[in-house]
Amino acid sequence: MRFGDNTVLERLDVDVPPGSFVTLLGPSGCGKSTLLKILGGILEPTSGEVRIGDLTAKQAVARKDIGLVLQRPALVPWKTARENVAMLRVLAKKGKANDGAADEALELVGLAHAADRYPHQLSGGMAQRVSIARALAMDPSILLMDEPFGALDAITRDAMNETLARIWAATGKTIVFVTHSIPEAVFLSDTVTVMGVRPGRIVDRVAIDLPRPRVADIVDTPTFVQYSTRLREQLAVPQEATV
Ligand SMILES: Nc1ncnc2c1ncn2[C@@H]1O[C@H](COP(=O)(O)OP(=O)(O)OP(=O)(O)O)[C@@H](O)[C@H]1O
Repeated sequence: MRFGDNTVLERLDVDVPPGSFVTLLGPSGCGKSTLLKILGGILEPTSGEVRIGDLTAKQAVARKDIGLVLQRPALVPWKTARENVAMLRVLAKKGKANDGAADEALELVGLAHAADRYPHQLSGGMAQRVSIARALAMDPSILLMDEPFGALDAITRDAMNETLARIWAATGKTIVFVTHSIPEAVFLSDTVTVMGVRPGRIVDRVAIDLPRPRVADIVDTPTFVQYSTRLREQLAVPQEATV
């Protein structure tokens, strides 16, 4: 992928099996968000292609089969949590405002009790849960998440990771998740795709063979620490020296 003369991603091949949880982990500027935008059909790659089953990314987007969750939840301030979740479904003609799907999605993210609250009455973690519910209510088969918990404090972030792992197990969605955080990547993933910079490319793929369901104290287990150490070493290698 090039922006003018700047080659941002090069010789990159990512395979995301249906129903898997794949993380893109890498330093700032390695092209994680650019890759996610390409997967989500927002950016057209200058070469190469994305296939989602039998569809191109653009076709999958047209069928509303890709959900996107960004770092900032971007909720409509004058709508309640329920209305924010229902809104996209209604706009996409995937359902009616009061068909219960918004409440179901809010229940899944643990926010059934806050459905009538407005965004200013929600904490940062709650607002991000609403934005995840909004994406889930569209019932996409793939969820693309770009550092969704990057702006949250460490305690809320751990809780959000547990919630997301539970949602993933309950829904069977395919999730591609961008993060800078090694523990977050190990905790959530089936596979961590490690990226390097200049140009952005894949330097390692690490299958995370830890039992599920995973709960917060798994971070203290020897296997978790081994995975974290391997990833930290990968990220510390001068990226120009790796292929
Ligand atoms: N629309 C654009 N036009 C020109 N250059 C861009 C554009 N979008 C991204 N870039 C460049 O592509 C490179 C990768 O950016 P990208 O945001 O994908 O990285 P990232 O790994 O997600 O970084 P971060 O972790 O800091 O969000 C950067 O050098 C950035 O300046």
